[in-house]
Amino acid sequence: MSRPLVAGVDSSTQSCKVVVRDAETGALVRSGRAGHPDGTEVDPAAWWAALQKAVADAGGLDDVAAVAVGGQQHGMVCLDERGDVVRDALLWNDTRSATAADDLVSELGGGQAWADAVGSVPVASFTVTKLRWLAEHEPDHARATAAVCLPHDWLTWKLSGSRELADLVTDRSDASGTGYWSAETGDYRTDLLERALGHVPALPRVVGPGEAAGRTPTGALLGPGAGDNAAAALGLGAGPGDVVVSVGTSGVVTAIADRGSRDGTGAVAGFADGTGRFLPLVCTLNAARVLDAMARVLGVDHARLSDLALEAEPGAGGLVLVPYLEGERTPNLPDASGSLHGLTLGSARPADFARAAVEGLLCGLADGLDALVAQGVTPHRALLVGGGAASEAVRQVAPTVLGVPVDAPPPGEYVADGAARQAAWVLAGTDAPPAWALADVASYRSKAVPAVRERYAAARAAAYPAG
Ligand SMILES: Nc1ncnc2c1ncn2[C@@H]1O[C@H](COP(=O)(O)OP(=O)(O)O)[C@@H](O)[C@H]1O
Ligand SMILES: O=C(CO)[C@@H](O)[C@H](O)COP(=O)(O)O
Repeated sequence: MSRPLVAGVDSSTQSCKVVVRDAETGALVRSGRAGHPDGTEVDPAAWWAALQKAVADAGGLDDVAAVAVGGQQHGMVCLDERGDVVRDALLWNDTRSATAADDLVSELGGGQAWADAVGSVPVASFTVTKLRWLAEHEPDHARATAAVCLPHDWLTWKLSGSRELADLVTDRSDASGTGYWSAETGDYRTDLLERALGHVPALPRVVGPGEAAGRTPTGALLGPGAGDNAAAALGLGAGPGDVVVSVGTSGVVTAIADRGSRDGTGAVAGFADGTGRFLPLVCTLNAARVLDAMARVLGVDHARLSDLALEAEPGAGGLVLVPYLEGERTPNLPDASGSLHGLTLGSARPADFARAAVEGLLCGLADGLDALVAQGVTPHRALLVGGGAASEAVRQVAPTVLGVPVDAPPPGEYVADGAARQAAWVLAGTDAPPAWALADVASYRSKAVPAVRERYAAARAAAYPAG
């Protein structure tokens, strides 16, 4: 008899990826992907269409015993009483709710009050701020909202085939990114939700780690799923001392912790992980797309951009890119734009521009690592993942900027893998996830070059004195 298969889905900002793996060994059997539309406001139907396309590309799910969905965090999906979507979802990188975030923070008495209540200080990314924006700008839509859920919750619900709002489920990791659920207490803060939206809609039931969340119409078990960062940690088998650095659409620095965090400055979000522990996390809005943008400016592809960056000396001849091309979330500067500093005749070279892009995005992530350390995380190594981690320049420059040893697993779909591992866990019904073999890592051990961060800090302070 053939061994059971499980599937994991990553519904991320730019695309949907599906992996089908052997439930016992974790061996990859097949995979598929499909693109998502651009924009920070998306009709959830586009995610469902992409999921079906990616599933078909992966050979279907008919022979799969369990499936779980990982997804981009925070996105606001509002449903009416009939279960129809009220309006397009606002994504984590949509900054229109920045003023709503400021208002909510001051109404509660400041950042520390929020950190004490839900582990995090909400910025425009958080669902709670999007709901306040909705109440203020689209009151009809706010009134019509009978349930609120997140992208991965909605896709799990679609996979279940149910139309009942009472069947919505989520997990600790994604619930902790809403701004109205506390990872420390495990409870919804419906008072904060009501403060934002004006009423308390139906909310997904928070399913515990490794617990089944239902079945698909064809009988496959459904896992609770996870936010993409928690799923990546599960897919990588990250443990104490590991810091996961993801260079995707977002830049993310995160660690597994035994206790929740309460950073009143808002730099570190106090999220939950996918195994019952905690996931202190720093997220920037500007990561892989900084490389996309610089490659476009220089008229080269990613491979050439990487070669150019490695041709330049550390410090890019004095050129510094502060890469806030989409505004920024950490530091909280939603209206910022990028800026170049130190341009001279000497540094007006494609190689220095390429290097400045790589160093600039890594400096933003290094600031994030400092914030995690300030919350008690002791990093022994960084695990480098996400689309941008395919860049050899990012890999080689990372230890010089982050100041810790860097291990890069082979390019892969670690969020989808984490979701698949969760599906295997649910199928096995064990206390802990199955021990799947992990891929070999490539190690990067260059010494730190502190001058790069010092010049970056000076440029950032000059451009954004309040940041
Ligand atoms: N070799 C590469 N070098 C640098 N960036 C890359 C490379 N390959 C892909 N990317 C970029 O990585 C990003 C996609 O990464 P991914 O982690 O899949 O994003 P997300 O999960 O946010 O959808 C895109 O912006 C893409 O252009
Ligand atoms: O907002 C966050 C984390 O707080 C982001 O990490 C999103 O979860 C989007 O992830 P990607 O699609 O960029 O991987």
